[in-house]
Amino acid sequence: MRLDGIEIVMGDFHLDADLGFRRGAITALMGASGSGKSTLLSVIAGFLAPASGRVLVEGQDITDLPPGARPLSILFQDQNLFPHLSVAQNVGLGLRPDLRLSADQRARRDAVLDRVGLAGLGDRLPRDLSGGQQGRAALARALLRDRPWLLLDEPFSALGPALRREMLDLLRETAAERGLSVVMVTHDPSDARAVADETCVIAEGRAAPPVPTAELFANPTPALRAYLG
Ligand SMILES: Nc1ncnc2c1ncn2[C@@H]1O[C@H](COP(=O)(O)OP(=O)(O)OP(=O)(O)O)[C@@H](O)[C@H]1O
Repeated sequence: MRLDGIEIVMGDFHLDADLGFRRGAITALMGASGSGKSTLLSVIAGFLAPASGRVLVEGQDITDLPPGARPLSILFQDQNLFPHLSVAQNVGLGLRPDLRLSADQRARRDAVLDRVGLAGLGDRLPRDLSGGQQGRAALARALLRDRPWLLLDEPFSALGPALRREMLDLLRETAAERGLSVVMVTHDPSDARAVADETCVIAEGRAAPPVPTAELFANPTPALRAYLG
């Protein structure tokens, strides 16, 4: 994916991005609160138009495509499970918004529920799941959409450290199994170190091109050093 001369302007806020995210990699997006991490994801996902520049995926210009037509899924912090639908229905939405699943689609849904450790819990309402299980359901729905890019906006930040680590491991395993490319906003350097092949730091109105995470932390740039404190 390439962000080609992207400029974002919202009132006094400016952000420039001219960089690529590597296919098949997990890339962490880090930066101080208010630096523009969520805003950059919104532009990639199509919820916000850039002032200039283009978003390219596999060479295709998707800048003017509506969110649903883009080759990506996005998972937000609050998971967006519908409270009145069962877990299986929430996950099935990843296949068909009207939920009229064929037998084959139901089998695929159940396989994904199984994969994320929710086998047998499909009939429950989201409120009858733990926070970690809700995170798994949201991830299952995104996986079922089967789009090649997955954008995550701090989706596991409400979880405790052990559960968060478990979800990150699940993310890494399922992304590798399916050949997904992932861009993940995180506040936490240990999350980036645990799963991200590359890390992109946003500071002073600019998103820097991603660099290998291990290298970045071995040799922090001034922007990262300022962030880490
Ligand atoms: N509609 C808007 N008009 C003007 N400025 C806005 C608008 N929405 C957000 N902003 C500003 O854009 C900047 C980037 O916000 P964004 O939510 O992308 O930051 P972030 O890096 O994701 O922060 P956090 O880590 O706190 O979630 C912030 O300074 C915010 O105040």
